[in-house]
Parts: sequence; C-alpha cells; structure tokens
Amino acid sequence: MTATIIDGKAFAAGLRQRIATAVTGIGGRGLVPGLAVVLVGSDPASEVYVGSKAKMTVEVGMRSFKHVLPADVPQADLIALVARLNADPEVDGILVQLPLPAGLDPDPVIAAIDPDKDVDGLTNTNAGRLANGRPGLVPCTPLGSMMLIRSVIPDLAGAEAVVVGRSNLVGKPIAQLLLAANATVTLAHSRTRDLAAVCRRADILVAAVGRPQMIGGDYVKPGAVVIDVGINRIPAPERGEGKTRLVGDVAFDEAAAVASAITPAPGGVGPMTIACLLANTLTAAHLRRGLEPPVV
Ligand SMILES: Nc1nc(=O)c2c([nH]1)NC[C@@H]1CN(c3ccc(C(=O)N[C@@H](CCC(=O)O)C(=O)O)cc3)C=[N+]21
Repeated sequence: MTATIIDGKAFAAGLRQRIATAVTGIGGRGLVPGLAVVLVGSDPASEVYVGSKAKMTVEVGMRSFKHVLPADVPQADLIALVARLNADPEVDGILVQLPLPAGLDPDPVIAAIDPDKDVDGLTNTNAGRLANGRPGLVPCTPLGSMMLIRSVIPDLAGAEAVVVGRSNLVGKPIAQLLLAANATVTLAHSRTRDLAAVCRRADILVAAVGRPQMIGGDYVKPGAVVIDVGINRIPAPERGEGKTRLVGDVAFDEAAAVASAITPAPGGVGPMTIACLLANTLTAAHLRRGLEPPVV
C-alpha cells in the first residue's frame, strides 16, 4: 500500500479562508478579533515564527498586537503585561511564546492568562474543561491534528487510537479529543513496554514524542492513519556543510509504505497549528461576548 499524503498546508490555507469569511461576517457588527503575541527574548527561530503568525492574523482580517520583552525581564513585569492584555477589550486572544528564556517560570505566567483569552488552551481551567467535556479553548496542535484525522476518518467511534507522547501541550489533549470522539485511546510514552507492538494496534497513530524519525514502518498497522506531530531539526550534510533539515517523529517513507494515510512533516500538522490559533481567537471573540462561535 502507498499512503495518501494528508496535505496540512492546503487544509490550513482552506481553514484560514473560512476564518477570514467568518471575520468579515462579524465585522459588520463592529467586532474585529484581536490576537496579542508576547515574545520574550530574541531567539531568531521564535522571531520568524511570531512574524508569520502576525502576518496570517492580519491576512484573515484580525488585529495583531505584538509585545517583545527583553530576555532579562522580571517575572513580575511579564505577569503585569499579561494582566493588561486580560483587561484590554481589543484583545481576544493572548499567546505567550514558549519556551521562555532561562530564569522565567512559565507556570505562573500561563496561570495569569484569562482562561477565556487563552487561545493556546494551556491554562488549568481549559485543560479541566477539555477533560470534563465542557466548552473551552483547546490547544492548537491537538485541534489541528483532529481536523486532519477527521478529514480521512469522519467517524472515529470504536477506532483504536494510540498517541505516543504524554505532554500537556500535545499528547494529553489529543488523547482527550480522541476519547471525546469515541475512539478507544491508548496514551503511550517513553516507558511503554514494547512500544512498537502497542503502536501496531492503532487504526490511528499519533506521534508526538519529539524524537526524529523514531516511529518506523514496524510501528504501523497496515492501513493505519499516521499523524506526525513532530518537527525536529537534524543535520543534513548531503545539503552542504552545516546545513539542517526538518523531519518528523515518523520515518516517513517506511511508514507511508504501510499506512493508508499519513501527514508529512513539514507540511502536515505544523501549518494547522497556526490556523487553529486563528480559529481559537475567533472562538474566544465570540465566547467572551456570549455569542455562539461559528463552525469553521
Ligand atoms: N505558546 C506557544 N504556542 C505554540 O503553539 C508554540 C509556541 N508557543 N512556541 C513554539 C512552538 C512551535 N510551533 C510551531 C507551529 C507551526 C509550525 C509550522 O507551521 N511549521 C512548518 C514548517 C516551518 C519551517 O519550515 O520552518 C510545517 O510544519 O510545515 C512550526 C512550529 C508552535 N509553537
């Protein structure tokens, strides 16, 4: 079998289009959603990433607010900025770019974000809402991964899903979403015994481990759907000295020979993450005003 490649880049572009249409629709009622991004320090990769988020925010018709703080900003000043953004009526979504520079503790910063503006879905309140099946803001990468899964398996009831990786940002929330969709979910991790055998049970295999190309073809059940959440930069000497390239957590060619559908990395889940950040900002803009969020 040769797998269908799930084009996350194209799906994300379509999603942003639908978000733009919804933003135009509510614009007539004087509502322009706003997303504030907080970047601490000057990591070049983060700056590129924050820049592309700002560009896409404006492209869908939303307001983008960017706050850059020095790497040595006192923790209290960062929390004070979050408090100002919480109180700012023009701001519907707040994203604090992670990881923070050494010396800053992310937990109290995240805890300071108003849960109803928490477009990353990182606060304990939103994690609890997700666990309890209540409406809330869902982390972007899990949300985008689910959209890609549903594009190939609309009805997940009874499907065997295995998620590899138990982070609060990705593994745990994806497991919650799959469970809410009536899949049978196994949450595997670095201590799982005979991981390959556990993964081979999966109709839907989600790799979120952060280890380049760790999930080989022998981890994949024939006909499975494979979602690769990993984005790892590895040396690429074949491209020249000192060059690097991005690879996922899945050994793509091997897995694609066995799976029925698979996301590439890059070009799979990554672009969905940013599109879902915009979707969450649209959702937050509605929920905060007691309006029903549009389905995009
Ligand atoms: N509070 C917070 N929320 C985040 O969601 C968050 C964060 N901090 N810190 C950094 C990570 C990283 N992240 C990515 C999202 C999309 C791509 C993406 O679109 N990647 C492209 C490739 C980009 C390239 O070529 O460099 C792709 O996969 O096709 C990458 C990385 C979100 N993050």
